[in-house]
Amino acid sequence: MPANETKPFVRTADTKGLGQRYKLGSAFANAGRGLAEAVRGERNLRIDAGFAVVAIALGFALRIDTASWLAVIVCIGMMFALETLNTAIEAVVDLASPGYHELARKAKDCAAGAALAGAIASLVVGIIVFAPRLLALFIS
Ligand SMILES: Nc1ncnc2c1ncn2[C@@H]1O[C@H](COP(=O)(O)OP(=O)(O)OP(=O)(O)O)[C@@H](O)[C@H]1O
Repeated sequence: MPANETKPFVRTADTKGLGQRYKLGSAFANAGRGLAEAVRGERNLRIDAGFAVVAIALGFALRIDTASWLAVIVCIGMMFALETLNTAIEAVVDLASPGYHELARKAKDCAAGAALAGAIASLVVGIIVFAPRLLALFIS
């Protein structure tokens, strides 16, 4: 369906305040659709997914401890959350400012910066968790 075609809202700002029930299942379905759309549309998210698969496989192969698993899982969740938020901000900016605007540039650059900060932290965690174990494997 083209983006500009009218589609009934699941919930509008008007109906929100009326105390109408919004099924938990619908909320999860909408959130899942958003995540799936972000993965489909964002190259960075697909790269993150690739790193996540490698990290999980390495975690099992190298039998990392519980604390390391927690760090890896938090990093994976953080990257998916940040990239999905980045996608959301890009969509809202494109809607609000299809033409060039300094504030639009700032919003998109900051959203991308947040994802970059998360990626750098995840890389450092990955090095701390996996590098010593991989080195020990190759040296022994
Ligand atoms: N409306 C706009 N006004 C000003 N600058 C913009 C605008 N849209 C995009 N830009 C600039 O172009 C850059 C890339 O924007 P684009 O929408 O293509 O994001 P993207 O390449 O999909 O980003 P990412 O790789 O983070 O997903 C932004 O970071 C911003 O600097």
